[in-house]
Amino acid sequence: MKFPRKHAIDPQGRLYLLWLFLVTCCYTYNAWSIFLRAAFSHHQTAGNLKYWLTFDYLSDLVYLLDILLIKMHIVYLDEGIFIDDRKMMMKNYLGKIDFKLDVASLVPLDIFYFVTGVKPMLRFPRLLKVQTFWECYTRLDAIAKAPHFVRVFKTCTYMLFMIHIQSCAFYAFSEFEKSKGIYNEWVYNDQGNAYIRCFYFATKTATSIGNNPTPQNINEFMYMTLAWLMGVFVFALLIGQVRDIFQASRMMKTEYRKTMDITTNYMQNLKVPNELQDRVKLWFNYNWEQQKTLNENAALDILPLKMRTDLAINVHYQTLIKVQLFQGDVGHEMYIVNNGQVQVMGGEKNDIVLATLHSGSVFGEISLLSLAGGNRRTADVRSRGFSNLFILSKNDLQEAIKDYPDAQDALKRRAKKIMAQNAKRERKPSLEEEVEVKPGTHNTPRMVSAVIQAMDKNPEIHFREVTQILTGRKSRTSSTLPPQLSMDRQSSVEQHPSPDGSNTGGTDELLVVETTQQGSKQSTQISIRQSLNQETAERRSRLSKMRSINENVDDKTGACEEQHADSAIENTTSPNSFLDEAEQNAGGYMDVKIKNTPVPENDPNGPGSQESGISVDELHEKGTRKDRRSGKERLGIKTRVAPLTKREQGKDDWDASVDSSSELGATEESQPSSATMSALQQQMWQKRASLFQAKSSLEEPIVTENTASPYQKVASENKNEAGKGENFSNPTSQQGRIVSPPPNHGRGDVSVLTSKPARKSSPSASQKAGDVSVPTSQQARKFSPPNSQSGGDASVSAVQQGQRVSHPTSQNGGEVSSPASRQVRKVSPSAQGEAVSATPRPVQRQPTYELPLPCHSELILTPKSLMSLDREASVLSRSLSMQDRAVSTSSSLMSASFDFEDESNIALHPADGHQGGHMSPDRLSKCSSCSGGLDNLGYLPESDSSETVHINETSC
Ligand SMILES: Nc1ncnc2c1ncn2[C@@H]1O[C@@H]2COP(=O)(O)O[C@H]2[C@H]1O
Repeated sequence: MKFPRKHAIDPQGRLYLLWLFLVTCCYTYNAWSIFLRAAFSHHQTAGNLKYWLTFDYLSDLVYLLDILLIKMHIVYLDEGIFIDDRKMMMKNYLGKIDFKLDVASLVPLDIFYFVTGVKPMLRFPRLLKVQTFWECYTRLDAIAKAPHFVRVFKTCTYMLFMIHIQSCAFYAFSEFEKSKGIYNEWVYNDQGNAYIRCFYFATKTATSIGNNPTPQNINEFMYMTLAWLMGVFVFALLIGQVRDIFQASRMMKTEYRKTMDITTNYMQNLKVPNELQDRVKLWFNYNWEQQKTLNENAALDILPLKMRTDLAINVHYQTLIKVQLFQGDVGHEMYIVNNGQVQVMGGEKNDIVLATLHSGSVFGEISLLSLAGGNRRTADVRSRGFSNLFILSKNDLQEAIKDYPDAQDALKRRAKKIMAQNAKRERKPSLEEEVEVKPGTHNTPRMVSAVIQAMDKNPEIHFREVTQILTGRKSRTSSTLPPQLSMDRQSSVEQHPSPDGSNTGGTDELLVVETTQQGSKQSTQISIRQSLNQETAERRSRLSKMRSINENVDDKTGACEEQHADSAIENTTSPNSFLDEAEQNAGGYMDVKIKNTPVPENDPNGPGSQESGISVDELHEKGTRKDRRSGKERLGIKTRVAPLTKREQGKDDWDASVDSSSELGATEESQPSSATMSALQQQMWQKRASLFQAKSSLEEPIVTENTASPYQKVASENKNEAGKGENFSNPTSQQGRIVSPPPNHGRGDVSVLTSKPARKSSPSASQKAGDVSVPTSQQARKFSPPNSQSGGDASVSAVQQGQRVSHPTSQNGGEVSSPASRQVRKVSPSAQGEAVSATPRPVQRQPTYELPLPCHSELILTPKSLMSLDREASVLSRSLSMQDRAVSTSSSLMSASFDFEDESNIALHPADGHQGGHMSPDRLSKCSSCSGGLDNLGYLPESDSSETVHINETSC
């Protein structure tokens, strides 16, 4: 511990301990010499008196200095805070009993020497400084590597001092009797060294051993009785102390032996094979040698969490230092190898060692981060011999890395690398060529082709396989198809909503595969979006263009913005800053969207023509992130909204100019189209809104239980198509875990978007009444897209750690992923043509939620059509519950609830009396009549006969 002020003395420091030792020596000198010189007066002669007096006054000087220079400058704790203020420290000491005793111990009774001569007993007050003597041992005990030695020494000191007192008393008593003319065999006979003889006698008496001379008179009997009583007491005390000391030092070992004996007896009683018994005993021995305890946690449980963590890190520093999580670089993991070796197994028979991990290695992170599309393990791991592992829970991992996006990146890169290696090993050569996907490249069509081929052969199976990839339910599939399919590297590249709210391919290539499952008259769409490698020159060039465009847009809309935008946000956030961030965080990512579209039997257009599926995936990432270039912390909320495909939307211009990276070059060469302007404006707005919220959140931090990003979501269904189509929209979490409830027998569209912590925002606008809201925290701010015409502004906010983001939207609230969709109402807000004019901005900063959110919204989740996909649905249910927690802990303004209306539906509706706002379920209840539960949960937003979710018109 370091104290800033020089005059302050650390009571835990070595310097202070040394001083204490010096004072203790002085005290011991006084304690021994006073009685010695008083009893054995002949030891203090005129010849050696000067030495005695020198030592006497030297010790007095030390006593004095101790008061003036040391004790008054000792740092102390006041309500848990170290006080090192000079006056405060002095005041603290002066108020203590120690100060009074210290002063009393220096009372100069020596002055009576002039009257009585040098009488050492006049120095008796020096013994009052005994508290220093005790403190010294306490400090020594605390810092000693073997405290029991300190304790034994202290006990011996007591014992010797007691004997010393007794020997002095015996000598004095003998002298007294001799002065009375009593010379019997009991009294000291002046033979040999008086002190040694008396000490010997006192020892025999105190310990009740040896053959003591028989007392001859009443005084001697009284003395001996007293001496024995004291001896017994002291002896018992000392023996007990010594026993405790040694017992404590061996307690761990005793406990360990006891536990081992119990286990051994148990095994013997049950006639466990000898080999197994030996293994158990071996484990006991190994464990003892490694950590000298069988239950390390029990020893640490009493400590506060922080202290426990510090202790664990300190104790296991050499191991933990090897783990990037603790190096501040990256956090990984489920398990950290402390010592020993573990083997990652693979191959068809699981008999091939893929890797051997040693101390400091980590494993188990892939499933934790859902990088394989879900939370399943991608490999078996077995211990080679004994291993000692640290376990890092998912929550702890997320907690640890949530504020370290760079660490997350590194963690994911590492995991991706592993997955790529594994996939390469197991991938069939024929398929390998087709499905290989490399983030940052444009070979997605080949991958899609492969998927199409696979699905054509057996649509259901392969659909499931793909789904399994997304949900991580399958490991074999994930090795067949590139695991990267379900992963995306973090990217900050903004996605650009199309003006009509359709495709938001973002900067990335958006690919759609449509297949038809004739048997069940379904069409399945798979949209695979792959980001560009933003490190490419094209990306940089494009970002540069966007930057200039944004500046133009900024000028055009500046007037309106000035009225509403928060100045702080304006100051800290500019379109270019967003672009900077996008550029900085450039990196490939990949999204996979699966959309399963039911084909009505009377649909003349056949499968795939009724694209009404809606998909909204919103990823929201908020908090401080490190600027990769500057290393500075910066605010950022990343939200990505991923509506459906450009094919669905049919906005090729938009896609060509904004989304499709392959066509980026052409766009850059031309003037930005109005659509581009709209999109950019949307982006700009959204970025501001996001940052505004981030800032607000930091100002008014929201504590959430779950660090995993909750989501937001809304989906809707057109009632006209009700019963035919179902929408499923899955928000994803920060770590891209989402989910795909693929309806393979129901009717309806399901669109599932999985992604990783995408760092994007893409406001999208919808065409119709709007929807979407995502509500949440108490501290949400209001952002209203100006110029929204009617109904609903779609606002999608993602809740992550109590954060929201709202997306500007359209006039009527729009459709979400598919422009042509007839059934789906929406989910993801996609920008409409008027996006530029509809630039929303923060209106005010209140601690309440005022976003243009759906009012009277109702979300109906229908599991019926997804009954056979219960596994995926259950994933959704987990997402919901996660969201619920996050939302509820954010103290949302309005309450809402999930209720099971019947066996097939779950409704999310605002609480009574709520006048618009967001859906923030803080209750999740289940009707007693319901039996389906969330396990078979589908997802169908629905509110009334025509609209699923209403959104209040936004006010600017
Ligand atoms: N080829 C590999 N080399 C090293 N570690 C691996 C390899 N394959 C899988 N793993 C690890 O084994 C873990 C098994 O569980 P997870 O899938 O959660 O995460 C996996 C990785 O951490």
